[in-house]
Amino acid sequence: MTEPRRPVIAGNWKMNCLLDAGLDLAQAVEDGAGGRDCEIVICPPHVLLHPVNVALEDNLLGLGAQDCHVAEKGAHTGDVSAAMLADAGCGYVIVGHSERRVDHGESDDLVRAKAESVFAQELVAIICIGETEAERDDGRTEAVLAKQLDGSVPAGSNAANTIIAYEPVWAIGTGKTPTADEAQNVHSFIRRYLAEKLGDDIASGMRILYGGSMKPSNAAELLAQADIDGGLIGGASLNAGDFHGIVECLPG
Ligand SMILES: O=C[C@H](O)COP(=O)(O)O
Repeated sequence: MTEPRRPVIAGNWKMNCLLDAGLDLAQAVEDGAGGRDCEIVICPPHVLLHPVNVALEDNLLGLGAQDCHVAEKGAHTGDVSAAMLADAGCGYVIVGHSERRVDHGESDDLVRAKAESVFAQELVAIICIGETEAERDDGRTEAVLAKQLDGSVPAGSNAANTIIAYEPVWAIGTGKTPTADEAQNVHSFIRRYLAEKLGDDIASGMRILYGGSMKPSNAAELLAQADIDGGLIGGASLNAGDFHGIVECLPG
């Protein structure tokens, strides 16, 4: 029998928080953690990873980064490797966020290579996929997601080293979300597609998170869906009360 999937609530701080504010936020998130059986992950900007890791003493939170380079080291000015992120205390790395796909022209092939570099450090890759509003309006959501899954998810992905984050681009930071039924249908499609690609056992154990304007007022309905295993939270993760308000919406 397949193990139940442990929910994950991950906060992607994006390019927010200077040192003092970041330490305060991390501490407030840790202070409120521990009440639910789930993984709570915070993903501060790179420069805050080490100080946050040093400051958090209770080990209740997972630490994640927002990106990495494909190489372990070398002449890549301004980049950070997965090895460095592991060294800074990370257990997770987000790869392929739509903001990086757009702002930095990241392709599916590059995202897959980044995920492989994350696996090489024995970290968990949070691989982001999602359709734009135009793609959705054209009825191409499933085709777009299938292509992203084919291109971005390594053959070596499994339920332990990979989390998928479905983030409809039109929902990110806009206050718009799909209905819970619509989100469930997309997550179910993703799981079925992963089953074809990686096998039933892996797909049934892999966490698939929803991301895009999730907040305490809409989280309960989304998180109650059978194939939604948590959330990747942007704006609401910058307020510890809102972030924990989402954690509290987990069923059970
Ligand atoms: O990584 C997080 C997502 O982009 C969601 O951001 P948001 O919650 O601000 O819409």
